Amino acid sequence: MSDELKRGLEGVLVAESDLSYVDGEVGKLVYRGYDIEDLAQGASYEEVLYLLWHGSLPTREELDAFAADLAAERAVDDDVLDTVRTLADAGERPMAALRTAVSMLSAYEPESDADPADLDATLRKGRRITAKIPTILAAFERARQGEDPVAPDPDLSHAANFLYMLTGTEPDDVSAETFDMALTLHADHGLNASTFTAMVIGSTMADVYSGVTGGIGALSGPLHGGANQDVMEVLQEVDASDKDPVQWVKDAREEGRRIPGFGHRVYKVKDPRAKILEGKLRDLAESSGDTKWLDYTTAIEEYLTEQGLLDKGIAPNVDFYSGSVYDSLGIPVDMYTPIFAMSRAGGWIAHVVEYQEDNRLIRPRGRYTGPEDSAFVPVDER
Ligand SMILES: CC(=O)SCCNC(=O)CCNC(=O)[C@H](O)C(C)(C)COP(=O)(O)OP(=O)(O)OC[C@H]1O[C@@H](n2cnc3c(N)ncnc32)[C@H](O)[C@@H]1OP(=O)(O)O
Ligand SMILES: O=C([O-])CC(=O)C(=O)O
Repeated sequence: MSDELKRGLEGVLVAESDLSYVDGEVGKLVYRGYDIEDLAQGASYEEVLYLLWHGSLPTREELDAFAADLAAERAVDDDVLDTVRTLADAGERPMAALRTAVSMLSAYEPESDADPADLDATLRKGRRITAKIPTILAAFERARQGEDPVAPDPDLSHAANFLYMLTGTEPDDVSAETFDMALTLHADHGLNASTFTAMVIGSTMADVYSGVTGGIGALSGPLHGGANQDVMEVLQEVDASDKDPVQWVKDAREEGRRIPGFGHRVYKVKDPRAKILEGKLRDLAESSGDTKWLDYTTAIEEYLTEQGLLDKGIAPNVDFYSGSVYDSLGIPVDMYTPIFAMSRAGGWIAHVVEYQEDNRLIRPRGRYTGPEDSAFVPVDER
């Protein structure tokens, strides 16, 4: 047994996985061998889900059946929608509301008595969760606006249906395709903190609702998925101030603040997903003529490159450009991290099932540094 301490489990191999591979030195991401660039350009989120959950890309027939099965599970019980409304009225944050609502979904799970070792049943539960997350999020946002939920449309794709339920209007093709691509880009990423959280929970053979609920909690933090909201808040802060983006970054660095959307445990170069999202932002900015966020993000990246951050391996990650893309779709800033969860749920479920196929309880050790031989004194004698 090694006594070497690996803080933050950095670089520690804990499981084998066929699902996704991240090469942080060259900036490469693959899902089951397929390059993320090819999937982003050519595959829908439903195809990516099928790939992750079933091991290969679907045929047209398989995809149609899979998408229809997923779409058929979108409706959420009225009790859950009532809770979502209550949470919105109470001013709950969207990630916390999502965590609560997903946990509550398990009360309405038709296969709740299934043996946790029945992995086909786990995948069916995972499909229900994945299908219902967009319905919950759209209903939450509409409740905050004082609007009733919009019922899901089974004829629309996972991405288009979310935008439809959010706004009540069917999105145009560019918006639906852009959002679908964002979902594809966020679906999986090795043993990141939220996926590992879901796996730890799954390794106790707890049910998949617990794993996804835990994953949402882990993703919400600013060091992980929460950074996409922070990036947009920085851009808005710059916009509202008399500073230009470079001055904002200079001041932030002098104050010892971290720049959200920069740095990554695995990537030492620019995240390939950031490159794809940057390209998409450029296209959207050129067609709308509104280049503000593109100008700000580009100025920040250029300045930090000049300052040598990229040479030190602190480069833009997926969160740096995603918010600007979501803003172009009219999505509220505090929904950015929930959208990440909407996509990553597919990856969490895939990893839980893959791990449970050859399960071993995850239980590392901590080095004890507390006192030894403390003499116990009863409470009234202390
Ligand atoms: C989807 C995702 O989860 S992607 C990540 C999203 N999170 C963010 O964008 C938040 C900002 N980034 C960060 O906080 C970090 O880069 C993390 C948490 C993502 C990764 O951190 P770690 O692998 O633990 O690296 P660590 O925190 O040890 O940083 C290494 C060095 O880079 C610096 N650094 C890392 N990120 C940043 C940043 N965003 N801005 C400025 N400096 C940074 C650290 O200060 C540290 O410098 P030092 O060695 O001089 O002390
Ligand atoms: O892999 C990580 O550490 C963070 C993550 O989830 C991602 O970049 O998508």
